[in-house]
Parts: sequence; structure tokens; C-alpha cells
Amino acid sequence: MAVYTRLGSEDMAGIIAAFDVGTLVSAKGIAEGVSNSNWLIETQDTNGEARRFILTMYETRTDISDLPFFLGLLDHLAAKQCPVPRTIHDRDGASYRLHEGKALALIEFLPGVSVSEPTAGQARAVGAALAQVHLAAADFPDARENSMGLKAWQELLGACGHDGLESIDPDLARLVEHELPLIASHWPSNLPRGVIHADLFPDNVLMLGDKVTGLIDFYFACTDVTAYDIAVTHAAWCFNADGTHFQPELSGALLEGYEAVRPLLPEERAALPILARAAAMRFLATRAYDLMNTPDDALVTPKDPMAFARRLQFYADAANEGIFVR
Ligand SMILES: Nc1ncnc2c1ncn2[C@@H]1O[C@H](COP(=O)(O)OP(=O)(O)OP(=O)(O)O)[C@@H](O)[C@H]1O
Ligand SMILES: N[C@@H](CCO)C(=O)O
Repeated sequence: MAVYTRLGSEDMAGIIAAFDVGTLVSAKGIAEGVSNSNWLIETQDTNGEARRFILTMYETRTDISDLPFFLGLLDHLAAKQCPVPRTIHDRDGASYRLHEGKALALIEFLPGVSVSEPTAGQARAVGAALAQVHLAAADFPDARENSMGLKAWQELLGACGHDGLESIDPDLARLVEHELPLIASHWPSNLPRGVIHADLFPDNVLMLGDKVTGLIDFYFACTDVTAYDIAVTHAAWCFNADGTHFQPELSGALLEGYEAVRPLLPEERAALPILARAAAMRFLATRAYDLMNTPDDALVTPKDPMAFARRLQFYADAANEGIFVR
């Protein structure tokens, strides 16, 4: 379920008429995604050609003041041949519009599907695409603070509380209370920073075979430690879904793909073990908070924090075993 707002056909036709994309043929709500409402839009242009777009309506989780950063970043990366969708500007040149108080953007439709059991070839391609984004974003002029950084995890996990974490799993509070201060005190301050995606999970990558056709959902993109983005992607791609099995061949391929485009500095490589623990903590924190704060009758099913607690435990156990050495 990810259509939170009902748009009648007249509303939809009016919205699409604000863009120079032809006339509306169909609009279908997209089930995937949890944050925003998305529709697959088909239009017919003046030559009779069919065209496809994604219409996104930003719901409460996305701050409208961040949209110029997110949408400007897509245009910047697309102009540098990164596999990201362009934004379609309206007839007045704006990258987003307001409809009854909510922001809307029309985005290029990209082909491809999200993989659920990646192969090494796919992990390699994703690593390369991530490095391409990091290089291409180097001269993006805007910056955005990471709203999901260490301070946010501390607040979210603090709000869950010791007993709350124990109610999720008897060992979870102990793990968090051991790891969180350790991550805070070892967070590297000397590494290259830049624009990062910060949420490059398989469901945010469209692929055709081994080719990355689209990196999407840049709504956590921000300015932070570049290598942290590799750690996030590593945590998201290199385990089975519930985090019980690390997949070394995916890990090796992801790093190899990344370094074929942007070789890591020795200090970035050295920081990967702690950054991986941080990445696992980030998703553990938001998932634990959401699990404890989502009403039972909510339309979305909360994701399992333990899938990332297991990754965190794995990274903590593996800290000195060189899993990031290729
Ligand atoms: N540019 C695009 N081209 C093709 N399909 C897209 C595009 N953007 C989004 N989609 C489709 O829409 C779905 C939802 O998009 P997205 O992940 O951005 O939603 P969201 O609710 O913002 O995300 P999340 O659940 O990660 O918070 C994707 O899974 C994908 O199927
Ligand atoms: N990728 C996040 C959801 C927020 O985008 C998760 O799996 O917890």
C-alpha cells in the first residue's frame, strides 16, 4: 500500500496538464513504498507517442523544504549520466507543485525491477553505480544535514527505552547499550564527506539482469561521510533478508564494483568496520521505533528491527576478521 491520498480523475488530469507531457491516458496507484503516494502515469504526446512517468505525492515524512535538494540532486546526477530518474519540470519551470497543501513531483519512469536475492554480478553493478553517484555529486552545490544521523538514532532508541527494546527481544537492549556508545566514540572525523544516498536498499535499485537501470528514492540523501554510504549499501545487500547469513561473495563484489570506479582511501577502508556497525544501528533504530509506535491497525507492516540487530552483531563479531579486505 502506498497511495495515501485519493486523487479523482479530474484532479489527476489537472495535475498532469500543468506539465508539457501530453494528455493523461491512465494513472495507476503503485503498491510498493511506504513513505509517499506514487502513481504510474501514462500519457500520449502530440505525436501520438505513449510516455510513462511516476507521480509522487509527498506525505508527512518528507519535508517540503528539502525537495529542492532531493529533486535538484536527481537532475544534477542525471545530467552526469548516473542511472537516476530526471524530474519533469512544470510549465513554469518548477520541479514540484502544491496540490491542496501537499507537494507533488513528476519523475521520469525508468525500466527495471528490484531484486530480492541479488547475485554477485548485481552487487558489483550496484557498487559501481554508488561510486558513480559519489563522484558525480562532488560538485553538487547544495548540502543537507543527515536527519538520520547518530543524534537521531540516540533519540529514537532512547524513546524506545531499555524495557521497550527488551520487549522486542530479550538481548536487544544489551546489544544497543554496548554498541551505541562505542559507535559514537569511534565515529570517524577525518574521512571525505559528500552527498550520499543513505538508503540504497535493493528496493531502491531498479535492475535489468546485471545492469542498474535506476537508483531511486533519494529522500534520505544528505551530506555525510562518503564511506558510510558504502556501509549502508553493504548492510542492505550482503545478507539474507532476516540477517542470519552474511554473503561474502556479495560483499567482495560490491566493494570491487565500487573501487573499480572510486578507489577507497586506506583510511576509508579502515573505517568500514565501524561504519558498518553504524549503518546496522541506523536501521535497527528506525525499525525498533516504528515497531513500537505503529498502531496495530496501521496500513503498513513495520519492518523487523532484529534483521538489523543480527547484522550489527555480525559486524561487531567480525570487527577484526577483515571482511572488508578484498
Ligand atoms: N523513477 C521510477 N521509475 C520506475 N518506477 C519507479 C520510479 N520511482 C518509483 N518507482 C516505483 O515506485 C515504487 C515506490 O517508490 P519509492 O520507493 O520511491 O516510494 P517511497 O514510498 O517514497 O519509498 P520508501 O518505501 O522506501 O519510503 C518503487 O518500488 C518502484 O516500483
Ligand atoms: N530502507 C529502510 C526504510 C526506510 O527507507 C529500511 O529497510 O528500514
